[in-house]
Order: sequence, then structure tokens, then C-alpha cells
Amino acid sequence: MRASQKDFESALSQVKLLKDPGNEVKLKLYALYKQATEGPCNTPKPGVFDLINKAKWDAWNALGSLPKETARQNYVDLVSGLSSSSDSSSQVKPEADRKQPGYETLVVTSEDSITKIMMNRPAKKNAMTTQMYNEIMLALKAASKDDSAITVLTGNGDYYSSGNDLSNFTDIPPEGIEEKAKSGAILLRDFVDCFIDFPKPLIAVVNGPAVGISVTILGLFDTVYASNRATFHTPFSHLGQSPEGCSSYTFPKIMGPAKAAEMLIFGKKLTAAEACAQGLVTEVFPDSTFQKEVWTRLKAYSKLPPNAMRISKQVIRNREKEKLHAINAEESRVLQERWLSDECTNAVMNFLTRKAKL
Ligand SMILES: CCCCCC/C=C/C(=O)SCCNC(=O)CCNC(=O)[C@H](O)C(C)(C)COP(=O)(O)OP(=O)(O)OC[C@H]1O[C@@H](n2cnc3c(N)ncnc32)[C@H](O)[C@@H]1OP(=O)(O)O
Repeated sequence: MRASQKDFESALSQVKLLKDPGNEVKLKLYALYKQATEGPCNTPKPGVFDLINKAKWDAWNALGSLPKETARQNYVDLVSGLSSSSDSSSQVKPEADRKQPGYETLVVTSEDSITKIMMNRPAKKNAMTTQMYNEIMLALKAASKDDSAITVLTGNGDYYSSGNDLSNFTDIPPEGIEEKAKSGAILLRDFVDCFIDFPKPLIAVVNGPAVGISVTILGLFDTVYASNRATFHTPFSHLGQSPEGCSSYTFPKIMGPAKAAEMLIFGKKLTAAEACAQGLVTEVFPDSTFQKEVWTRLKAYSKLPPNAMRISKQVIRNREKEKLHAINAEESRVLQERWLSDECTNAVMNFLTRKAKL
């Protein structure tokens, strides 16, 4: 439900009654207030020595073109969070309460300045349906605008993800299979574009085996933590398909062309340790302590200044963006053709009729 003007005014009164929430939160409140009442920052930037006004300006300016209504809603949410935490500062909200509504294939939560997007089809090994691709795009777009500092993608259950849900290939529209391939290529391109453009630090918490597109997009993440149970498998030739997720470019760059070819052409499955040795994974943790160690680390990272982290990411990634979009477009175009091939159709049919597994 959207916050009304009345909710906003009541949050403005409430904020005066709170105990000092600290400078960082005060800056957030200031920025959201200005955005909600005046819109995007268009006043001249204060000089470097005018420290306080410059910090305020930076916080406001960082909200970019966030719509007034969203800023108003975020202000109300922030004040309500501050009020409830000062009512009972040690109370931990159960995950169900923090869960963002509106997702069927994901569980999306925001806490400790971390937005966590968890793929949630454990019985199907988190295979990605068309709905899941669309929901991940929505969740990434929302996370890029929320007040979290970092964003995490992970999986529920024993798998991280088994990649594209092969039944995506079965609901052929009346216009025919060509049309299906065309819409699939558009969806794929849009999906990967969201990762290329994602502005904040993006972390993959790979809790178990990863297959296909869930592996290839890892080259677009800033950090990849893996359980020692995780494996990394891109069996495109087995499926009559070809690489996507910009892996035809990022993998040779990360691990060198010879190792990339073994994965992307011959479908060699890597263990977590091998993927780490080849630079695809940042660090591997024992499965028994994986969640605890990773989340402790991420909570510490999420307290770093968010603007500095975002800008560092831009400096690292921006010069590649245009190239990555072109590669994504080309990979999607090639796959569109592959999906119409007998090799691909037979491989998908063999899986769906239980004749083959990876
Ligand atoms: C818009 C389109 C964009 C497309 C981009 C291109 C993307 C390419 C790729 O991602 S290629 C990779 C595709 N993935 C696969 O080929 C994996 C297929 N799955 C398997 O081989 C196996 O299921 C397994 C090895 C992942 C796990 O085996 P096992 O541990 O024995 O479990 P089950 O096979 O019993 O699986 C449980 C349950 O989940 C269903 N399932 C698993 N993965 C998929 C999948 N990728 N697509 C559809 N369904 C999947 C499986 O059928 C079982 O369902 P059931 O219980 O029988 O109803």
C-alpha cells in the first residue's frame, strides 16, 4: 500500500520524538524528505569545505530520479522501522514479517542494509521459469532503488539453481515455435541487461550446485561466495545450445580462453574449489558454516559507506557496459537460432521424457 500525505505528515511528527538515530540515518531521512517534497536534487553542489551541506547534498543527489511517491513511502517505512526498533531495540523480526510481498517464485527480504533475493522453487532445484526471470528483474529494479547498500542472490534448498526450466520450451504459442524462440531471446536479453546495469555491489551466495544460466551470469557479479557443496556446470553443447549471460566474454577474461572453452564448449563441471582457483568464485566455505560465515561477512560489508561502494563499482564496471550489452544481444540472437535446432529440441525432449539428466 502506498503511503498517503497523512502517513507522511504523521511520520514527520513521529521523527521528532525519536532518540538520535545517528548521522547516517539522519542524512537518509533528510534526503528522502527533500526528494518527497521537492523532487530530484537540482541545487548547486556546496563547496568541499562546506562539509555538512555537502553531505546533505550528496545524500539527496544520490536518490537520482526516485519518484516523489516512492521517496515518501521510503521515508514513512524508515521512520516506522526506527520507531519499532526504539520501542524494542533487541527485538528481531521473524523473516516472514520482513518478506516483501508480490513474489511467487522468490523470497525477497531487506535487512541490515542488505536486500536478499532468494530463488524459491526448492522442489524443482530452483529451475528458472519465465515467471522467475520476470520476478528477478523486478526485484533487481526495486533493489537498485531501495536504501540497501548491497544485494544478494541465493537459492533455497539444496541447489543454488538448475538453470533454465526446460519446460519453458513447451508452451508454444499459436504463432508457432519461431515466435516462442523470439520472445525467449527478448526475455533472456532483458534479464541479462538487468545484471549488466545493476548499480550496487551484487553478491552471489551459491549454496549448492549451479547449472546453466545461473552460472554464466556469475561473471556479472561483484563477489561470488560458494559452499564447498556447490558445483558449476554449463552443459550447453549437451543441450544443443550456446553460452549466454555474457559468459562468452567474461569467462575467457576471468579464467583464460582454454579453461573457458572446457566449460562452455565441452560442459566440464567444476567443483567449488576449481571455480575459485579459476577466479569465477571469490571464496569457498565449508557447507557446515557457510551461511553463518557468509552472512557475518556481508553484514560487515553492508555497513561500509554505500555511495563509495556504488561509485567504486561504477569505476570498475562502467567502461565495459556498452561492450557487455552488445555481447548479450549477440548471444541472445545466436541462442534464438539454436532453440530451433534439432539438437536442442531432442535434448529438451529427452529431459522432459525422463530419458536424460545432466
Ligand atoms: C527465456 C529463456 C532463457 C534461457 C537461457 C538459456 C539457459 C540455459 C540453461 O540454463 S541450460 C541448463 C538447463 N538445465 C538443465 O538442463 C538441468 C536439468 N536438470 C537435471 O539434469 C537434473 O534435474 C539435476 C541434475 C539438476 C538434478 O537431478 P536430481 O538431483 O536427480 O533431481 P531431479 O532431476 O529429480 O529434480 C527434481 C525436480 O526438479 C525438476 N527440475 C530440475 N531441474 C530442472 C530444470 N532445469 N528444468 C525443469 N525441471 C527441472 C525435475 O524435473 C524434478 O521434477 P519432478 O519432481 O520430477 O516433477
